[in-house]
Amino acid sequence: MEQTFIMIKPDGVQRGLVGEIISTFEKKGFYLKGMKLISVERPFAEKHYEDLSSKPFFEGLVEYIISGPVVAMVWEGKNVVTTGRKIIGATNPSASDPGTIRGSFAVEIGRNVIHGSDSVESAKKEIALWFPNGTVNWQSSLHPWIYE
Ligand SMILES: Nc1ncnc2c1ncn2[C@@H]1O[C@H](COP(=O)(O)OP(=O)(O)OP(=O)(O)O)[C@@H](O)[C@H]1O
Repeated sequence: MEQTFIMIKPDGVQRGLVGEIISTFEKKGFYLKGMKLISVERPFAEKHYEDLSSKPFFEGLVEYIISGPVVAMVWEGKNVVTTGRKIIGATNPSASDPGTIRGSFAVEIGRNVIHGSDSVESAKKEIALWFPNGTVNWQSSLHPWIYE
């Protein structure tokens, strides 16, 4: 089944939003397949955001990501990449719909609490980068109650 990479950024960890964010994805019916609390070094953050390296905010973005621990996760489910992005909300919290994670918990684009892969292809790349030893293979006993 489809997987996505979700990262709770340092502000989300500092602000005590980890439990609420995990709970949102769990209650939706997605399955947690990998998770770690990790502080990343500058070269690793630069690699994760390499597609944005020419942007004027790149330096600030890297500083933000290395400013404290993040929670790196792999979530699995039908259409989890697209649905995950909807749950997260628009990049700029001013434009994020109420009820989304950014719409509920963030104010500024440079402190927007959470990252989610923007395509299945990016998800595969990001999961390989953050979980080089693979994820956890388990099946939820709730599966038949979530999927037809
Ligand atoms: N104009 C900006 N000023 C400051 N930070 C920005 C700006 N645009 C984007 N960012 C930061 O860079 C991150 C990556 O930008 P991107 O355009 O890939 O958005 P996104 O895909 O919604 O976010 P993410 O990759 O974190 O899920 C944003 O989440 C935000 O933290």
